[in-house]
Amino acid sequence: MQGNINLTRFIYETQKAFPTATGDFSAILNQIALAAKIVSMEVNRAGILDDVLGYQGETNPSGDDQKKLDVIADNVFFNALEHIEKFCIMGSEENENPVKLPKRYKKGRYAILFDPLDGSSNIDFNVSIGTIFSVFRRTSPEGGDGNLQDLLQPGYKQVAAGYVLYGSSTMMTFTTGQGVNMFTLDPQIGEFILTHPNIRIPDATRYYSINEGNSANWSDALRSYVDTLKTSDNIHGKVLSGRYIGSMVADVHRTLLGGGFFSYPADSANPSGKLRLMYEANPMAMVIEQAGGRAIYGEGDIMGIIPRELHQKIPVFLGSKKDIDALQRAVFGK
Ligand SMILES: O=P(O)(O)OC[C@H]1O[C@](O)(COP(=O)(O)O)[C@@H](O)[C@@H]1O
Ligand SMILES: [Mg+2]
Ligand SMILES: [Mg+2]
Repeated sequence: MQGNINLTRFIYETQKAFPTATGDFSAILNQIALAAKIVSMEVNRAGILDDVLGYQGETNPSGDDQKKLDVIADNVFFNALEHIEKFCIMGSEENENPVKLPKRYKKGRYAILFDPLDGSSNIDFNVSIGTIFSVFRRTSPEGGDGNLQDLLQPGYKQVAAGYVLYGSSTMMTFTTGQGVNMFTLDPQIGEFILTHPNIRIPDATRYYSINEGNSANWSDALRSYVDTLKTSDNIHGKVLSGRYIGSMVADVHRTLLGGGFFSYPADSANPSGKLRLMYEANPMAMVIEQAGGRAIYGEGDIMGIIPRELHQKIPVFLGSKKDIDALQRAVFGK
């Protein structure tokens, strides 16, 4: 255990380095951690509790069937943050429009985006799932209502981003723009403990990660690049193993710790890919880049995109700098 620092203490120490900080930002991170513990408990007991597994009977704004846990997690994160009144607007995968907030939120200085439950297709199979979050400073004047433009900012303006992985243990990973730190939930004491300080994504890897079931619809360039990974004629000089869980949080988590790349590309059936810019691609891009990696949509960086819509989709290629440089050269000629 890394010196027994818990997440609350870590956030407090980080805040002390900014004497003008008000504590609002720290409060947001602490409430996200609290909500993560509640969702973790729901996920752990999902098969036992009534009304947790299965479909909600609705579709979300991206057209996916909502699972009950998607909706439960959405409510848990909203309720935990609503309580502290530090944000002026919130966007979520599960809501078509930004969540409208009552008058008392006008002073909130932050705008928050969530994928409350990522990897929904894995929920019923006890496979790792997660939560992704992204925090911006508001752009609209304090004292008025927050608006969509507070959310639709390019990724490089994020002030914090991260994810929670509900896996064999529950882990919370985040960055506030000064590196990436990872905390593991000790369920016996109910605390997130700093277990992986200042993570750097490794250059060496054994893995690549992409849904090869879609390969018939990929570009020829992408297909032949992925083929090189199955021979020793690639930047790693060895045959790589495929690893694809189908929960972005879990696939990115492995990539962060184990190197290589994760991708959900555009293909002829999904010309913009599948993953959503504002609450999947941008926050994961910030985490990966803060750990020394790269995150691109193709020709350019994910975090440079000026967003148009809350639920906008974007192709994603992220991982170690070495892997993404090579992939970008081979597939996009850059
Ligand atoms: O099943 P596919 O098409 O490979 O898609 C997997 C991707 O879809 C997602 O599950 C989408 O996330 P949601 O579950 O939040 O909708 C990602 O986590 C994952 O990377
Ligand atoms: Mg998702
Ligand atoms: Mg989701």
